[in-house]
Amino acid sequence: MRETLDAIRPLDEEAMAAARARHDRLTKPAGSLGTLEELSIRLAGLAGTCPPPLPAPAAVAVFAGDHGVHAQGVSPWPQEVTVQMVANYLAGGAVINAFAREIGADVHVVDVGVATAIDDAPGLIQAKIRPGTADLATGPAMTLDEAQAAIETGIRVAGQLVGGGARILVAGDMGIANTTPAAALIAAFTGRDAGEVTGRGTGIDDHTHHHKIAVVRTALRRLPADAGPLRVLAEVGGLEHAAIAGFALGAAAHRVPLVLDGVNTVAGALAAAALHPGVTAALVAGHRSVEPGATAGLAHLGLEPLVDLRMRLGEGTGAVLALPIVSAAVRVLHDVATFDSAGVTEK
Ligand SMILES: Cc1cc2ncn([C@H]3O[C@H](COP(=O)(O)O)[C@@H](O)[C@H]3O)c2cc1C
Ligand SMILES: O=C(O)c1cccnc1
Repeated sequence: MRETLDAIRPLDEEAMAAARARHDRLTKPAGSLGTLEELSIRLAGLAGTCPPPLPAPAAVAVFAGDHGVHAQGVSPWPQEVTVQMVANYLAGGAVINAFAREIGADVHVVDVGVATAIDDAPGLIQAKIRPGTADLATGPAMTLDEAQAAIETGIRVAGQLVGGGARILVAGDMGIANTTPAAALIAAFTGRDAGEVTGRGTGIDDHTHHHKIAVVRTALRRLPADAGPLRVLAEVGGLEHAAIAGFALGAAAHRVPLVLDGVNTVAGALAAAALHPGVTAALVAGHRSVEPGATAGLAHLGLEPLVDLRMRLGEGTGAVLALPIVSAAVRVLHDVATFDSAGVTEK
């Protein structure tokens, strides 16, 4: 992890200045592409060159894990849906597979903590640290060493996917009950109250929602005020959140953008930013999930989501839909003619 943190560099000011200057010469009113201009300038800064490389091919990593807090009745779904959905991803039958096919991205599944064993299959990365976390309502979800190992796994997966040719990474999650640790992490890292950041996940009634908020609040009370990011992850997080934190750090160290999805990836990104604030240079907020914690977390990271389709699924589905927008933003710097070259009169 140390090596990865040390490899994270600030945005390259020279490349960003070149991108800004180029935008002003392209055949469009200056600033007319709004958010896309800022995004493409930032990606030039991340890559250290203008124009930055086109962000393709894309690789999605769905980090999967189970959660001891499921025993508290915080999700309406049985825990075995986690491993069943992993099988579905590997068979190509989930929403993330359909969306990734539509957009031309590869899907990889990383088992960092599914409760049961999973047979080897193409697309599966076996990296189980433990078969599900302990119940965070009653004690630490995992040990500090386990949290660290999950971060290292995410770093390794980022390196593997970039080494395999990916030029943009997408973070996804699968883990029944994982919106509970996500809410706890978001509360811990943003300082917001549990009631503000705990959502309804897959869909729970008012009574269960109140109980879920109480579970998050109880867990947070165990955290000392000066708890570092590793301790926060170990006490109230999930294995997939820690791995996603590592995945973000790895992307930043490789100067490759990482598109965030919903509340679970935002929780992982907050942990990554607590470990190294420079990681946010590589992060793109793919979409705004309905979960309130996602919006709170993105605001804390200073990121504006690209799309809002009122989605609340996870798996990387919202993030993948944003890929054509990221790609279009970069392509402008590659393809669009200047006033000079196209013979268009300036104002
Ligand atoms: C069939 C199915 C597919 C999913 N794909 C993502 N999630 C999402 O829902 C879960 C979190 O919600 P909660 O905290 O309420 O359990 C995670 O697994 C998440 O990725 C799914 C959930 C289900 C049931
Ligand atoms: O924000 C998400 O990605 C999300 C929301 C509900 C359930 N699972 C994931």
